[in-house]
Amino acid sequence: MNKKRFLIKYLVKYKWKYILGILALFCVDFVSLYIPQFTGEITDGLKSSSIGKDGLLLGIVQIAITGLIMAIGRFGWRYFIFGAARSIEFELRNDMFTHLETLSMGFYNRNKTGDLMSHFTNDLNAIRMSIGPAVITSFDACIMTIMVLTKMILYVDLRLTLLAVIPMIFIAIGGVYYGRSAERRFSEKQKAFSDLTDQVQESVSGIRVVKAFVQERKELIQFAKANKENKDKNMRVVKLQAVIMPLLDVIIGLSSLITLIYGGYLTINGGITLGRFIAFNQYIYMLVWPMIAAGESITLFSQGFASLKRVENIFQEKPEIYDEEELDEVTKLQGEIEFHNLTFRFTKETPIVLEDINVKVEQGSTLAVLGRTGSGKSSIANLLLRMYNVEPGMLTIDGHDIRKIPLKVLRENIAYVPQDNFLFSDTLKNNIAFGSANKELELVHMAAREACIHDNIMDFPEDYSTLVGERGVTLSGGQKQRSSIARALMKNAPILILDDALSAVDINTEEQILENLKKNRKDKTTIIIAHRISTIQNADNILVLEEGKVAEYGNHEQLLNRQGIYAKMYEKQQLEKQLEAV
Ligand SMILES: Nc1ncnc2c1ncn2[C@@H]1O[C@H](COP(=O)(O)OP(=O)(O)OP(=O)(O)O)[C@@H](O)[C@H]1O
Repeated sequence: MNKKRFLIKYLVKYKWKYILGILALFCVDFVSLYIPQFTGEITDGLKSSSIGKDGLLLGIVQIAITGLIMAIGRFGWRYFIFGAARSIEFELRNDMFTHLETLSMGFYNRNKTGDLMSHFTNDLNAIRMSIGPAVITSFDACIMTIMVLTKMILYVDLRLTLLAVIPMIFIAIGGVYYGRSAERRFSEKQKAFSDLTDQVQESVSGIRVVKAFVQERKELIQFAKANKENKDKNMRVVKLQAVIMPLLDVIIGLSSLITLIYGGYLTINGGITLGRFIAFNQYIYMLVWPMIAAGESITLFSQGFASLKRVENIFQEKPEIYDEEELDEVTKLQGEIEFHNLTFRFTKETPIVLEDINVKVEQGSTLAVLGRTGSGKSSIANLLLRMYNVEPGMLTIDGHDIRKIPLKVLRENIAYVPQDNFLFSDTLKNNIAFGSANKELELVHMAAREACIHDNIMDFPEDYSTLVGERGVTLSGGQKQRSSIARALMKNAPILILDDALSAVDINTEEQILENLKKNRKDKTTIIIAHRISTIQNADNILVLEEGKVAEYGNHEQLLNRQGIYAKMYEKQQLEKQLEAV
């Protein structure tokens, strides 16, 4: 996508606001040219005594009306141009968020949260400045300059104008160098800000670990480093701007000097009137703003351009997981899952995670997945949810290749309890009802009862309205886990995946939850990933994974009789239980 075209789509939508804004700007600039002329005419009239009280009053009224038009015009361009820029920023932010929601896990694995956040703040802000204030500054820099120069030539003197603007040629030359350097420095500045945001975000979300490992000092040092980098990159921008402003002053000073010398000479010799000499001086000062505006617009455009590149990179990211062109007609899943020689790796560069898995999970049955950490258990859950793609034909549900099932149908028909039990900063009710079409409180209570969390919630001061997260009570690990189970059960989906979802509950609660699942999910498929044999021993089938391969497969009795990995794990855990009891 071409960078300019990418933004043009938004600019075109608000073209009328821009047109009206620029018209207002033009009016303001145009009428403002008459103030020096009116002043000059009053001066000349007073000097030659050709105007009296009435003439003076008329001049003042003319200046006052001009001022009024300028005030209305200024309101107009602010309203239209700044308004359009704000609307575009709003739409870009919406579109960027919508786009981010479509992107797959691979993208989130590659990008840091802080960096993504800075796109929403700093970068969008810089883009807004380049399509709002920069439009005004660049218009003034070009059109105002031309209009003022024309007025200087027509109303005062051509030679004086040419001489006075010679120093201004340096601005054009300097602008080219400045623009190039500014864009590079702004890119570095934005990157440093992203890194800083990332550092703060990680430190804050990992504060418990930081404190538990007494790593506050290390975090402080890392933060100070990122903060210094951010300051240094900002200073490089400030230094560049610091050179530009005094240079502008020098150029204006030179122009004024030439005006005084040559303009004074012309006035003495009668080449121009005193009033026109005074007006010319005012015009010179009217060129100050366009010159500052030229510097400003280069700064704003460079900054906006650097940010546009970063935002554009996000928009160019394509979702890796999407609905294929030809989908099977599926609106509801039954829950028969089959792995056909399933082999999977996350990326081309990373090793194989699952290899030659051939397992069939009948509809309504429970499959347990057991294995050492890193053996590929969660990867199976990720593949079932199609967070990552598998080769065609390797994974089917109800006989449909998973890639041929509409994503929405697939995910709506799977309830999932993730290993990290993530809850949103919202009420417990909303957390449990998240993702369910029917959010009735009665159903929320039922799901919470099944997950053995209802009584706990009722003990909270605001029961189901209790806020989870930063502002609310902090739930215990087990409470979070059970809330997360309740959220999945509330969905009442044909397939339920519990990824190590009972690790933080005690044995009695675990038994109760499993009993509830058995009762309420009779004809539904359940996949339980666990480390504890007590969690899975009643499953219809148990899949033992070893380095991504099927090491053993069968029910509890069959696996015990095999005297293999499962039997050893069972014996070990039984022994641990006995020791605990002693
Ligand atoms: N996004 C990823 N990119 C690359 N490799 C990954 C990714 N996620 C997991 N892995 C690797 O895949 C392998 C299997 O991971 P997985 O999470 O499936 O294991 P697990 O059996 O669920 O482990 P645990 O019991 O600790 O949760 C591991 O070697 C892990 O390092």
